[in-house]
Order: sequence, then C-alpha cells, then structure tokens
Amino acid sequence: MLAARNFSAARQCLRSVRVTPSFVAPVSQIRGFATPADDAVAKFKGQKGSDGKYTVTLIEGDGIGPEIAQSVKDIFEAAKAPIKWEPVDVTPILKDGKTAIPDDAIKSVEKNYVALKGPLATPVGKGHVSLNLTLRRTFNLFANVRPCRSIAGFKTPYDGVDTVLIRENTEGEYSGIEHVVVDGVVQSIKLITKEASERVLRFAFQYAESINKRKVRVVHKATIMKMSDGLFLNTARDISKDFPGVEFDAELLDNSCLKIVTDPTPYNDKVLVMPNLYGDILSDMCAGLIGGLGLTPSGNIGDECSIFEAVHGSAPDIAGKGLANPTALLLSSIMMLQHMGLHDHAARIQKATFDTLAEGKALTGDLGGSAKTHQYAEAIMNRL
Ligand SMILES: NC(=O)C1=CN([C@@H]2O[C@H](COP(=O)(O)OP(=O)(O)OC[C@H]3O[C@@H](n4cnc5c(N)ncnc54)[C@H](O)[C@@H]3O)[C@@H](O)[C@H]2O)C=CC1
Ligand SMILES: O=C(O)CCC(=O)C(=O)O
Ligand SMILES: [Mg+2]
Repeated sequence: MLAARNFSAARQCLRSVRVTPSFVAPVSQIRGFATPADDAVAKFKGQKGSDGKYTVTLIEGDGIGPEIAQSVKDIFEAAKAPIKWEPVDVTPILKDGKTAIPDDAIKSVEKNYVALKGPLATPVGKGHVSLNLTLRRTFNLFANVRPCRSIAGFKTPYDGVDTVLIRENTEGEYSGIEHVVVDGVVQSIKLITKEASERVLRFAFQYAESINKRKVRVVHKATIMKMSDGLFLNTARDISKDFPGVEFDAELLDNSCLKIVTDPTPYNDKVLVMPNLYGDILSDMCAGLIGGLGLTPSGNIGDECSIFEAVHGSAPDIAGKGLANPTALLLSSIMMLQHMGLHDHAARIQKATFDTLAEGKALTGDLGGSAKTHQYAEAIMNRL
C-alpha cells in the first residue's frame, strides 16, 4: 500500500542508515529506546508547529480504549506536554476486496510520523483481519519493543523484574496467509524472510547497546521449525558478528517460558528477540509477572513512522465501567515522548505516575484498589 506513496525513495535511503540509539535516562523506569534513523528524526523534528506543539495521531481504539485515552489526554494537558492530538477513525474499509485502514488515518500517521493507539478489537474466526497487524504492516513497523518492569511499591511474587522483549512485527505466524487445502484441512503459512529477520535482529542488537544490556538472546523453536526459525536463528548468528561488544545466545521457547516464570531476574541483563507469535505470548506472560496487562507499554518502531500502544487488548469484560487501568497506555505515551526527544515531559509524567502507584491510595481494581480510571488519573495530575 505504501509502495505507491512518495515515501518509497525516502525509505530506500533510510534503510541504508544505521539505526541510531537515542538518549537513555539512567533513572528511567521505562527504558528509552532506539529511535529511527537520524533523517527520520530530523523530519519529525521539523513537525513542530508555530504554537510550539507537535501533532500526534491519536487512535482511541475499542472497548476501554476511549476511557484510557481520555486519561492520557487529561494527564498530558495537566503536564503541559507540547502535544496536539489528531484523532483519526480506523473503522476498516474494503479496498480491492481486502480490509484496509481508511486513507485519512494513513495520511495522518505519515504526516505526523508518530501515533498513540488504543486497543483495537479483532473478531474471532470470521470477520475483518486484525487492524493492529494491518497498521504494523501498512507502516512497516518492523520491531515491537515491549519492556516490563516491576512497579515500585506494588508487591508481586517476583521483585525487580526488568525484562525487555523485541518482537518481529510484520510476518511470521501472523502473516495472515491461510487457506483451505481440502474440506477439513487448512493451512496457515508462517512466513519468515531473511530481510525482515535481519531488520529486527539488527534493531535488537542496537537497542541492547543503547540501553546497556549487553546480551541478546534469540527465543526460537528451530529444533522443530528447522527452516523458518532456523533462518531467524542463523540470521541472528550472522548479525551478532557485527556486534562484538554484545553477547549472543539462543534458547528454546518452551524452556524460556519455564525459566521466566520460575525466576525472571536472570533475564534482566538481556534483550530477548523472537518471531511474532512468541513475542505476542511472552509479552502477556511477562505482564503477569509484574501485576498484569494494565501496566505494560509498547512501541511499534519503523524506519519512518512509529505507533505506541499498550500490550493489552480492548478488555471487553470491563469496558465502559471506569475500571480500566490507564497506566499501560500512559507508559506507552511516555515511551512516545522519549522517542520524540521530549525527555523532560516524559520524566515528569513518569515520576507522577510511579509516585502515585507507589503511594497506593488511588489504585485501580486490577491492582487491588477501588479507584475509577479517572480518579487514578486525577491522582497523577495532582502531582504534576
Ligand atoms: N494491540 C491491540 O490492540 C490488541 C488487541 N486485542 C484485542 O482485544 C480484544 C480482547 O482480547 P482479550 O483476550 O480479552 O485480551 P485483553 O488484553 O483485552 O484482556 C485480557 C484481560 O486483561 C484485563 N485488562 C486488559 N487491559 C486492562 C487494563 N488496562 N486495565 C485493567 N485490566 C485490563 C481484561 O479485563 C481481561 O481480563 C480482542 O478482540 C483482541 O483481538 C488483544 C491484544 C492486543
Ligand atoms: O490484533 C489483535 O487482535 C491482537 C494483537 C495482539 O495480541 C498483540 O499485538 O499483542
Ligand atoms: Mg497480544
């Protein structure tokens, strides 16, 4: 879809540029992370309006999306963050018989280079394809960065969790290539390409360097999927040679799951990188280690555009009841500010958030409290 756009020449140019790690605040609760190429950041910086604000595309999303997006908007306003939201509708349209994102939404993200996105629901079985995956493919957001850190003051069975997982974000088991072979037999293609593997693996090594976790571990099942995961793993081995200062090893997915839930702390000094499906599952699993999906942010990173969103979905079981924890989307928006180089605003909002959580007086139900979504957001705003 993007190929037809004027971006293709710029993309060719950006692909040849090494990804540049951004500043990482040592006191940061959330790790800052590698930004796109310098050229892309420069383009983004040029987006500052005459009012001193940056326009960011906002996709509020389904279910709890509008409630948690409202909290982020309120907190950003209270923090005087220089962000002007540009809300877009991503109700899917049919284009050439395929589910597509409306053009206005695509143009908005292309123009602003950065978006904050609430969760988008995907129907089970029949119905439209995942718009979350469609967005990632549309903008070639090849790396999904999912940090997961214990919240100070919030007790869970594990202390000091600090994992970071990078998920290949455009292909693998989520390529969406499925068909009926004969009645009662279906096939789903796990597509792994050297190009996409190289891209996300190189990003993972650079990211590891940028946050000073000098170990990269590939999580795979190349014992079983010898060709597909084998290609991912062999590509990782090749790429690792370009990073002599970063230790590299590999672990089988099932073993990783066992070890992480037994004791996650040995994973604190590593960046984990893996194909799409494994990253999806492991990131929810890691969220469980620190208090649940209400707490874990993510960034979908591309050469040009990036979209920030919580790890969780639309939570239909609690939608519309004021019960949602907006922390995951708020931390995603802080990742977004760090990505944009707005470190002071990121740090202020982050401190207010973690202080509110540590105080424990205005926690949402998922963390054992009784505060409504807006009451928790107000407690954060009172600290700003
Ligand atoms: N990136 C995205 O937009 C994602 C979208 N989805 C979509 O979301 C829909 C619902 O999926 P589910 O399997 O129910 O997963 P889910 O992540 O929406 O919810 C799982 C559980 O976590 C709780 N939860 C999630 N976020 C929370 C929050 N902020 N505060 C408090 N509790 C929270 C929910 O109440 C539920 O009990 C599906 O249509 C799925 O396709 C799922 C995951 C990611
Ligand atoms: O697109 C979806 O419905 C789910 C995607 C998902 O679970 C994720 O990105 O973590
Ligand atoms: Mg998921």
